[in-house]
Amino acid sequence: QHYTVSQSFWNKKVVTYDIVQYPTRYGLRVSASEIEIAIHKAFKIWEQHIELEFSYQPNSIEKADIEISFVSNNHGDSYPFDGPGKTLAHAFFPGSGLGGDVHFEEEEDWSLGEYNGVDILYVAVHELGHSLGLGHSSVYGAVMYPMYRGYTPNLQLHSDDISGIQTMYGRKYEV
Ligand SMILES: CC(C)C[C@H](CC(=O)NO)C(=O)N[C@H]1Cc2cn(c3ccccc23)CCCCCCNC1=O
Ligand SMILES: [Zn+2]
Ligand SMILES: [Zn+2]
Repeated sequence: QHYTVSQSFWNKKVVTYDIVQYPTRYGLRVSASEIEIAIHKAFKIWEQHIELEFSYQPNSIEKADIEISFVSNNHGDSYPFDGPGKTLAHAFFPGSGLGGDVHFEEEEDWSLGEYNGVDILYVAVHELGHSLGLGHSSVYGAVMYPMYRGYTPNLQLHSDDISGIQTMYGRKYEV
């Protein structure tokens, strides 16, 4: 076992999410709808292994549990971004307010399903692992490994990721 688990996790059946800030950078390779597709897919990849349910609440009055935004440099938390490359994104363990939120660095060359650029799906799956309470894994093939491994066709969770998430939320019983 090489996964790590944070002290906090969601103690509810349904976790809501919303994309509150899209990238506005000029020359972006991905559209808003491609970003949405990638984010929904990333939730599905985790959802299939646990009893937790995710519900997309676009522009809801209430703040969603997991708020996803594309930001740059200083953006209001104590983890300012570092420009293109280097750190690509970060996320917060479950909790109120910032808890569960995901911040993508707007300056990255975001792409979807291509070998060049930074694949949004891969990064989203990694960050959502944190939003659910997982820390980093020392297993090189795990999604929770702290290095970006590049676009991975048919991306799946590694057994280490699955074991980690199931210690927190139990395994999903197929009916
Ligand atoms: C797992 C990923 C989706 C999220 C992680 C951050 C993270 O854990 N978020 O939850 C990430 O961005 N890791 C860096 C780690 C990193 C690699 N290098 C760096 C050079 C400088 C600073 C950081 C890095 C070497 C050069 C390559 C830079 C581009 C790729 N960057 C990375 O792999
Ligand atoms: Zn941030
Ligand atoms: Zn990480």
